[in-house]
This record gives sequence, C-alpha cells and structure tokens, in this order.
Amino acid sequence: MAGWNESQLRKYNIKLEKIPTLQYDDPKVDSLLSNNKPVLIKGSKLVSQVLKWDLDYLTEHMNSICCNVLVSKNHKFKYYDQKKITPNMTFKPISRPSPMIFSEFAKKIKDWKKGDSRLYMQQVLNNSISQRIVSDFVMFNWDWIMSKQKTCKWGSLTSNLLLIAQEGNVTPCHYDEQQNMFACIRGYKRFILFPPSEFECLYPHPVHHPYDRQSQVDFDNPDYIKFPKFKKACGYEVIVGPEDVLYIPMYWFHHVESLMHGGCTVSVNFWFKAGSVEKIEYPLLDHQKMVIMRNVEKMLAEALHDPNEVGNMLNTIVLGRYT
Ligand SMILES: CC1(C)c2ccccc2-c2ccc(C[C@@H](CC(=O)O)C(=O)C(=O)O)cc21
Ligand SMILES: [Zn+2]
Repeated sequence: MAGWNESQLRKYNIKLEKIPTLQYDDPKVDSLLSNNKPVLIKGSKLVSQVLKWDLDYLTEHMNSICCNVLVSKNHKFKYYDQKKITPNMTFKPISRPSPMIFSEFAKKIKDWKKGDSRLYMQQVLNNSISQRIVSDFVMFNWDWIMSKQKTCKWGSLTSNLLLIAQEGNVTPCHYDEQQNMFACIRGYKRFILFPPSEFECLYPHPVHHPYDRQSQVDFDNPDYIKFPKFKKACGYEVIVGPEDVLYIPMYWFHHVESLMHGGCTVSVNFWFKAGSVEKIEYPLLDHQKMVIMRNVEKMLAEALHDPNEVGNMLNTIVLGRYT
C-alpha cells in the first residue's frame, strides 16, 4: 500500500490478525458497528475538509492558543489519572503534562533532535479555539457520523480530541469506556487492538491505580514471568491513513503508534457515551464482564475503605477455593 512500509512499524512479539476494511456505504459497516466489532472505514469524507491541517496551517490559526501537551523521556505516552495519585504513593510517571502555546509546540517539533524529550499534543476541540479552526471543524461530515451514532444507538458525543504526535510516538495498550470513531487527517498510525476477551492476557492495572485502564505489560520488553499469559495474547493490526476512520469499540484494548520516519501525525477522535439501553442477555458479553470486574474492585475499595486491601481480600476469596 502506498504511503508506508513495514520498516516503519515497531517490532513486537504478538500474534496479529487483520481488521476488515470496508467502504463507508457498505451495509456490513453498520452490522460491525452495532456488534462492537472494529472496522476500518474508507471514503466517509468525515474529515476531508481539514486535510489542510498541517503544522504550518495550525500554527497560523492556533498560534497563541495554550494547548495540552505531554512530554515524555521516551517514546511512550502512558496516560494516568492525576485524581488517583494519593499523597503516600510514590508514583513516577514517564510522561507529564506541559501546557504550551501552539507556536512553541510547533517550534519544538521542528527543532527536535534524537535524545530530546518527545511531545504529544492532545487538545479538546471546542469553540474556544480560533474562529478559523471552528469554521473548519463544522465542515466535518457530521451527517454521516451522526447517522452512525443513531444507527448504533450510541449515547451523546462527549468530545473530539485533536491529536498531534511526533513520528514514532506510542500510546501504550489501554481501553476506554466510550465508543470511538478515530479519524486520521495526516500521516499514518498503526493500531493493535485486543478484544475484551483478552483481558486476562493484558493485566490492566488495578482500578484505583493512576494507570487504571492501562495494560501493565511493556510491549517493548514484556515481563513473561509476571505476565505469563501475555505470550498467548492475540491482537488485530490495522494501519490508519489520511481520511480513514477506525471504529474502536468501547472496552477494546488498543496500542497506537505514529509510524517511525513518517513525520507528524494529525488525528481527531470522536468519543461517544455508550448507549444507555443495553439489553442484558446471557451469557453476558465480554465487555459487560469487564464492567462487572470494575464494579467489584470499586465496591470492595469502598467497603474496605482502603484500595490497598482489595487485592488481599480477592486473593482470600479465590486462592485455594476457586482455583
Ligand atoms: C496518550 C494521550 C496523548 C493522552 C495523555 C493524557 C490524557 C489523555 C490522552 C490521550 C487520549 C487519546 C489519545 C488518542 C488515541 C491514542 C493515540 O492516537 O495515540 C486513543 O487512545 C483514543 O483515541 O482512545 C491519546 C492520548
Ligand atoms: Zn484510547
């Protein structure tokens, strides 16, 4: 396929299948979306009006806007929840927030040299951005994306994040609790997705840890002693390019990387709340079991009044009795 080659992908020791690629008007798209199955959608023209959003254009029209920028000492940007950092916790994140105005971000990207800290901008798109950006934003193909929202009975659109990553940046494996339509505007991103059924192979941090929802496994150097089931994890791989839209079902784990030597990537995601009326049928779906596990961890932490007690009690319940 034009535009990228295998040498730009990071090497992981993971079994990978392919994700279906369909045209936006193919009826199979709606059935995959409604069944929470990932699909790469071509030809939707969701963001075709903003393909001009490159660093120069965005610098010109977002120049003095202060944006959320993450700085990392390595290529990984592992998201963490500040609210879950407790005073007596020694938590040393690799990436940290460093708000800066857009022109400064663009300059740091242009002057970046090997060994420098890496940057990743993720900025909520709303009407506080410049008039020009807002007028571009309204030209997304809202009719199409809203028709998907309606067909799949998703909840409300909660946010659009404008994401500007340096080549080679990685967002490590994690899951989100919302439906996600992910659009690439410039550059290529490689996604490795895992269904909720792979939960036990990916060892997400405890719910009360700042790294809640993130896998504990370092894909660059997996600890097969601590995480033996990671050896048998089965993922799905897809490369998302300009104008492509990838549906990332809620509770599906995803690792995302901007291809090496591919320049900056510009993307926008569309996060929708899960549908409110989810009919309960048995056997339960795997993502519904993830919700139950999260609730058990939350309820135990609440009842014990100490998140650090949760593991001990779960072990007491299970070890020697359910194993
Ligand atoms: C890592 C980063 C920059 C971040 C830091 C701190 C708080 C939030 C986030 C955040 C949220 C979404 C993404 C986009 C995408 C991953 C990707 O495209 O890299 C993804 O996972 C999704 O769309 O669900 C990336 C980030
Ligand atoms: Zn995500």
